[in-house]
Amino acid sequence: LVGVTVDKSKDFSTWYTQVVTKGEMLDYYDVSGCYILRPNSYTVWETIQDWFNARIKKLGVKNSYFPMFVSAKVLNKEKDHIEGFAPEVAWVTKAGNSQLEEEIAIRPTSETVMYPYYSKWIRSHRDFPLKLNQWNSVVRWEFKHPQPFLRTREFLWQEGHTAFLEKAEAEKEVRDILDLYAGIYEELLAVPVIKGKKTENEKFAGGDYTTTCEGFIAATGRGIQGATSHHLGQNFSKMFNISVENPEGADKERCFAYQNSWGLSTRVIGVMIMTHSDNKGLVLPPRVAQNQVVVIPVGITSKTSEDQKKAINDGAAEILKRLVDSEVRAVGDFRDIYTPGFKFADWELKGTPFRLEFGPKDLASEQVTAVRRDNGEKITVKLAELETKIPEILDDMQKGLLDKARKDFDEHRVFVHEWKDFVPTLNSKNVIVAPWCGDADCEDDIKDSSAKKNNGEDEQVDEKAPSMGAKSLCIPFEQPALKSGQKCVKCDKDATTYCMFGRSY
Ligand SMILES: O=C1CCCN[C@@H]1CCCn1cnc2cc(F)c(Cl)cc2c1=O
Ligand SMILES: [Mg+2]
Repeated sequence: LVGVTVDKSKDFSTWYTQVVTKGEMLDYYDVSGCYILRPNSYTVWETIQDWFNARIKKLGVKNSYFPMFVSAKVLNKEKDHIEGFAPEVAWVTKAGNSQLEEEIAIRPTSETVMYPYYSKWIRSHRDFPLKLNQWNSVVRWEFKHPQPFLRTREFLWQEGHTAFLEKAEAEKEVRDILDLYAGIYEELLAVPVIKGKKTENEKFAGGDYTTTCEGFIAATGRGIQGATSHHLGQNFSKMFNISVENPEGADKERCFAYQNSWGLSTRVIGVMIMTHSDNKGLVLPPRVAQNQVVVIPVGITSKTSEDQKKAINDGAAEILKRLVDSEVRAVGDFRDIYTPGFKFADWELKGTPFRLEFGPKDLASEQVTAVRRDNGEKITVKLAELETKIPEILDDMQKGLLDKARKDFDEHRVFVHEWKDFVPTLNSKNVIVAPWCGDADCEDDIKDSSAKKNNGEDEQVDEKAPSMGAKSLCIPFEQPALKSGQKCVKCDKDATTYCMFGRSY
């Protein structure tokens, strides 16, 4: 068994590739930028789906499915915001060996697919609110270096699209969904996020404003956008005529819908892996681990009597059965062709949160030794307490992972008030919270001035020599009050808000 052969802190991109493949999360595919999601990662996605579905249904959202193909006519309906994206649209140009009359795009997102039908289905104000979600995949033919989970040409996501009569109702939902996204990160993936609003430069151009959950990859000191919830205003309803007669009277102006759209993708799995995994391989939070516990008989040698060997194997099998019966996702590793040491490394590589070692002394003391994957802590559990203790230590690990990741994020989210400190702080693997004037040109200046003049290479694959500058990541909803007269970190205008800046994915 060859495990991870590089150090996370020395060669992050190679480390990441090894962790995702040897951890059986994903495999590479012969179409560049496309990957195979194996059960170890697909289980994570299914857990997210179950958790999110239960909660959006309580918000009145219904799941649906729309075609993946968009005709050129329909896709270009919304030219202004498309033109920036046109290079990444994938097109079907022929079937068999005959050219198609009209080329058909593969959906990169579904606004133009769905909204003509929103217009058709919403005839009166009683048809509001319309709240549909899709679990699907989208294709964006990006040219930057692909990265498993983080930047792939096809990815799974959910895209929610809602339409309301009242703006206030729409705006409330934007935040309700953002809170659910933060819940997915913090409750399931044990990843802390900062919630905030994107600047005008960074928001979705087709909408009014974008709210976001921003994550942080401590190993590279880079921010990462983890999920977005947009308020679209009436931009799309005017373009697609999603309107109704004014409920106050036909003589009044027609009412155009206020809309939201919100999305979270399998990128979240990459963020989780990068946050928790280590040089022994994958580390999975118990809430999303396919196998939470692996039971391994130990201490059986050539000198062990047949009776003793049977007693240990039977004891381990009994532990396994009791855990499965109490809803713990447990497996046993009774393969007699491998040594315990081999098995330990194998299950560590696959990120299993706990291994339970059951050997002669455990048998004698009616106990089992639990070894925690993230910090190696050994915990003795009396067999009599199995059903209560094991769920407890799983919860402890889940909480411990979040606390550690939050501590890392908090320590590397540094307040900077003077420009002389900005780039040195950034280059120490930090993101920065700084007073900002709110001016887009100044934002561009901050990005340009914090870029290291790269050696002409194309997009840096490895983070060792970050050439890119600091983008604005979000304007945090939670932030301290500005000192009166506080100047912008970059220019000498008065600051209007704190903004989080950082190199990012
Ligand atoms: O982010 C979300 C949440 C879920 C629903 N959609 C929005 C906006 C998506 C922006 N966006 C993002 N990427 C795109 C790529 C494209 F090729 C084209 Cl044609 C359009 C877009 C595009 O509009
Ligand atoms: Mg993009």
